[in-house]
Parts: sequence; structure tokens; C-alpha cells
Amino acid sequence: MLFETVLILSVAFLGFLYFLAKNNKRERIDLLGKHVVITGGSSGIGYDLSLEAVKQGAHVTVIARNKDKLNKIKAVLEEIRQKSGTINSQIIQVESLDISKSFEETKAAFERLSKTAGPVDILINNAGISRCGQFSELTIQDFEDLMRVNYLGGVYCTKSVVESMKNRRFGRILFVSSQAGQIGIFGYSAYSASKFALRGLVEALQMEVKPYNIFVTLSFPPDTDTPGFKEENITKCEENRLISESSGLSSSKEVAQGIIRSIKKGKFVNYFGLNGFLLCILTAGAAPITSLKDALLEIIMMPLARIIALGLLFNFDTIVKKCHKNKLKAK
Ligand SMILES: NC(=O)C1=CN([C@@H]2O[C@H](COP(=O)(O)OP(=O)(O)OC[C@H]3O[C@@H](n4cnc5c(N)ncnc54)[C@H](OP(=O)(O)O)[C@@H]3O)[C@@H](O)[C@H]2O)C=CC1
Ligand SMILES: CCCCCCCCCCCCCCCC(=O)[C@@H](N)CO
Repeated sequence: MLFETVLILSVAFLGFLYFLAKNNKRERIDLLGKHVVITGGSSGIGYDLSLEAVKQGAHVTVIARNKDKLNKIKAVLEEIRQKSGTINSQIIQVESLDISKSFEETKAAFERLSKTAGPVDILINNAGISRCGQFSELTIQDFEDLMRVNYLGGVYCTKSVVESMKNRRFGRILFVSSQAGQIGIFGYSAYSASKFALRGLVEALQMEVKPYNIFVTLSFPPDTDTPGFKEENITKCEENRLISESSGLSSSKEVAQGIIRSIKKGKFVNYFGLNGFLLCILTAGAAPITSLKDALLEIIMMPLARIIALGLLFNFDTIVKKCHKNKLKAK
């Protein structure tokens, strides 16, 4: 009797999850002929994203501020297009724009860019900056700058494309957050907050745009070897370096390829490596279900992820204590 009850309940539970997963099914797409806009596409992760998108046959628009860097990436992209020689009509364009300055300017730029390469099919909100330092050392300007670029910049760009996506009943939007947008760590009070903000935005936005066949993805890369990362390291405090190192260092190429894959599948979250997987389980919260397998893994593994996180937090506390002692000694 007990066996039968457990069996019936398990089947009912699996059926329920299967129904939920099916209800959230996301159509697979490819990039061929799509208009892909990449913010911050002139350096680091964005640079490799632009390369990958052109290789896969998309019309590519790169947005960033510095014109020299934009011209360089444009030349590289033109060369790839010529080598692959698949479609000569593939459009490549660059636009010098500060995404954090004003919504009106951003909107006008997107209107211009859509006239030449067609309405935006895929928007990759990648441009971002980082400032590392203890809360008492960071200035109010730091907090405002990070929020303006990492959060509001993404809002302005997304608002510039979402109406047209809704009208066309098609669109994919990805936001590059960070593992530091899943957990807060020493030195990242300003940075983590600006990346956590994206989570709330994306959960609400996804719920609103799902009926229009628009899917939104949050990407959580670990430390990645880029010009931005090298610059960040100059001022990085010991505590932050030691804690961040526990999640390893990725290459911008592997991160870019992972991001493109997850956009094509329409995943809600995009992670890298075992730590990235565990962090997504730990922070699944109210993330929408995208497959039966993912949902089962989350349900089964959440307690384990919490236990590992507690052990890790203990380790981080030890690092902070040690650094604190060393600083007192140095004084
Ligand atoms: N590298 C890492 O360790 C990790 C990075 N990330 C995130 O990934 C994203 C890319 O990082 P990464 O490749 O290291 O960055 P880089 O500093 O190497 O490149 C940043 C790009 O963004 C552009 N950009 C910066 N500010 C603006 C702005 N206000 N308006 C328009 N474009 C801007 C830059 O061009 P220009 O200066 O000419 O405007 C550049 O093209 C960021 O969101 C970052 O937070 C997440 C996890 C790890
Ligand atoms: C159950 C959980 C286990 C997982 C362990 C995870 C360890 C967390 C380490 C945090 C790494 C933060 C990297 C930030 C990168 C970044 O955004 C900047 N470099 C940007 O320039």
C-alpha cells in the first residue's frame, strides 16, 4: 500500500513538472540572417561575442564609446565575413555611444541602426564596468557610475528594442551579470549590487514578454581574462582576489561561446563550470523552469548547494580574518 502510494505520488509529481517544463518550452533558433546588437563589443567578452556572431552569419552591430577600438573590431569583423564568404549581404556596423548617458540618445541610435540592419532580433547587454574596494573606500560616484552603466545602460538598450520585438512576436535579450551578481563578496558592494539589480529586472521582464515569444537570459561568468579584468586587478584588494580565485579564470572565447549557445536555446540562466552550476542551483529562487532535467536537479540539489555554500562562506571568513590580522601587523 505504502509502495503504491509513493509510486503514484512520484508519477504525479513528475507529470506536474513535465507539464510545467512543456509550458515553458523555448524554441531553438540560429543566428543566420538575424540582427544581433552587442554592447561593449569592442573589448573582452564582447569582442569574442562579435566574432562568434559574425562567424554564425548574423548582421552585427557593435556599440561602445571609443571610436578607435570600434574601428579596429570593425576591420576584424569585415575580414572574418570575407573569409567565410557565405553571405555578402551580411551587415557589420559600429556605433559610438555611451549607453549610460541618456535614454533619448540610446533610443535614437537604435532607430538609426535598425534602419540599416533591420529590426533587432537579439540584444546582448554586455557593456559593463567594475570598481573594486571596501564600502568605506568606494565613493558615492562609484556607486552611481556602476548602477548607471551596469543596470540603467541595460534598461535603456532593452527599452529601445522591446516594443519592436513585441510587435514582431520575436526576440532574445541577454544580460551579462556575473557570479558576483549571485553572491556578494568582499570588495564588490557597488559592483554586486549593480549586477543583482539585473536579476529583479529580468525575472519581471521575462514574465511580461513571454506571451510575445521573447526570451530573456541572465549570464553569470566567473573571472574572465579580458582587458577590463586586467585593469580591475590593478586596484583589487587581497581579500577579493583570494575569494574570486576560488572560482577560477575563464577565457573570453569560452564565455562568449557559452553565451551564444544559451541564447540559441533560450535558457533563462547561463553558467560556467561546476561552481557556476552550483551557484545557479543555490540561487534558483523564482527563476522560470526551462527543462524537466533542470527542475529536478534544482529540487534535489538545493540543500547540498546550501551546505557547500556554508562551508565556502566559512573559508571566505577565514580569508578576511587573515588579511585583517596582516594589515594590523603591517601598521
Ligand atoms: N572580465 C570579468 O572577469 C568578468 C566580466 N563580467 C561582465 O562582463 C561584461 C564585459 O566585461 P569585460 O569583457 O571584462 O569588459 P572590458 O572592460 O574588457 O570591455 C568592456 C566593453 O564595454 C564598453 N563600455 C564600457 N562602458 C560603456 C558605456 N558606458 N557605454 C558603452 N560601452 C561601454 C567598452 O568600450 P568603451 O570603453 O570604448 O566604451 C568595452 O567595449 C561586463 O558587464 C562585466 O561586468 C562578468 C563576470 C566576469
Ligand atoms: C554552492 C556554491 C559554490 C560556488 C563557489 C563560488 C565562488 C564564488 C566566487 C565569486 C567570484 C566572483 C567573480 C566576479 C567576476 C567579475 O564579475 C569581475 N571580475 C568583473 O570584472
